[in-house]
Amino acid sequence: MATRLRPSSKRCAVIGGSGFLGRHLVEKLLERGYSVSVFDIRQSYELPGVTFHQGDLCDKQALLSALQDVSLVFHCASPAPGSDDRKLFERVNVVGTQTVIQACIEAGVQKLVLTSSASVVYEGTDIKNGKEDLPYAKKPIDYYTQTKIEQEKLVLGACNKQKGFLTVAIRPHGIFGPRDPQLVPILVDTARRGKMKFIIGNGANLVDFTYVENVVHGHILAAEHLRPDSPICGKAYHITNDEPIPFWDFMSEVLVGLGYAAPRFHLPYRLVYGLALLLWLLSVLLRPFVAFKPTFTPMRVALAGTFHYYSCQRAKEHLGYKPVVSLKEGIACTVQSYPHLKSGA
Ligand SMILES: NC(=O)C1=CN([C@@H]2O[C@H](COP(=O)(O)OP(=O)(O)OC[C@H]3O[C@@H](n4cnc5c(N)ncnc54)[C@H](OP(=O)(O)O)[C@@H]3O)[C@@H](O)[C@H]2O)C=CC1
Ligand SMILES: CC(C)CCC[C@@H](C)[C@H]1CC[C@H]2C3=C(CC[C@]12C)[C@@]1(C)CCC(=O)C[C@@H]1CC3
Repeated sequence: MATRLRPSSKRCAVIGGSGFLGRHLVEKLLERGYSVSVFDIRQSYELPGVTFHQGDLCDKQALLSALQDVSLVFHCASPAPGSDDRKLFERVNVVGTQTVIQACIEAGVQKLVLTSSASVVYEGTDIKNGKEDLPYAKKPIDYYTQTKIEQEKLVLGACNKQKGFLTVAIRPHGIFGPRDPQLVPILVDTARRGKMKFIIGNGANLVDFTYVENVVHGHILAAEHLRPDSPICGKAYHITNDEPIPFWDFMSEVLVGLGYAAPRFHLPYRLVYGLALLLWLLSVLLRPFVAFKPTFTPMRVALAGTFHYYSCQRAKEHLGYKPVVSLKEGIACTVQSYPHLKSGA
């Protein structure tokens, strides 16, 4: 009988490696001497040292061919959070994650690092310095959050030291940086349409935004600390910049950096939330006749008007985590990376 070779610990796979976070992770892994297989539904770039496998993560056979001789898997694929396609979220985040776990076990993968989200505990009301032991949201604010919760439970529940399959989840919050397809582009689009004049609420609500390189750093630390004797097996870790900032100060810094005016006029939170809810209901009712997507969804209004920042203490203690890029540096690099989004460009 042929003996299966123990996969090299420097050979890894990044599921979702064509995406924003995934590609930054791939680049750092290469720098650190890993060879990388990317598995994604699309191929968005080419890099020496990277083998691309294009496929859907619900397809176990396609996954198995990408996981050959791989000892470490990062799973950071997900549909975009802005979508409201419940079936898509369930298929990719829940069924797809079950398939990833089965494929990892069958392929002899030893470690699985999941990109979860700090929002798994967020219900639309204030969270101040939230720790990982907060209960999962009982009423998740959207299908994205609901399926991220199920996904995290599946991955952490699959950790099995006896069988040599170790898992850990990283919970970042508000990732930003070069090539981010959502935060800065949505912000600029809203500003260009003249809709970024108002601050929702009193503007004092602190929020975590996390520079993408810090998120990558947290993932690699988790992978390298994941051993049978380590306390991190089967646990979740908040990874943020550890510098909570008023939501509207962060938005204003990015806007001003790109040459747009900062929002100045205050609107009461409850009023805007009520209007957003009404608009959302209208968009659902009118969907068969007209398609319109409101900019200020109830989810965005809640994120813009409440406190949601998290403690990274557990990651500091167990992983030796410390952000490698400050918020100020992160914002400067991000602004610089979007010349085409500057005012007047
Ligand atoms: N951005 C943020 O602020 C935060 C993100 N996260 C988590 O981080 C992870 C990465 O997010 P981010 O980089 O922003 O997202 P991206 O959308 O940029 O990257 C996700 C990648 O996964 C791919 N993908 C989607 N469905 C499938 C599928 N069925 N099979 C294979 N690949 C698929 C996407 O392809 P396509 O683009 O074609 O859909 C995309 O290339 C996600 O798990 C997200 O939940 C957590 C906290 C905050
Ligand atoms: C129009 C403006 C009021 C807001 C523009 C910026 C928003 C697009 C972003 C501000 C906070 C961001 C955020 C996420 C997506 C983009 C924002 C809403 C997530 C929902 C992404 C996925 C997660 O896991 C949690 C994030 C929280 C913060």
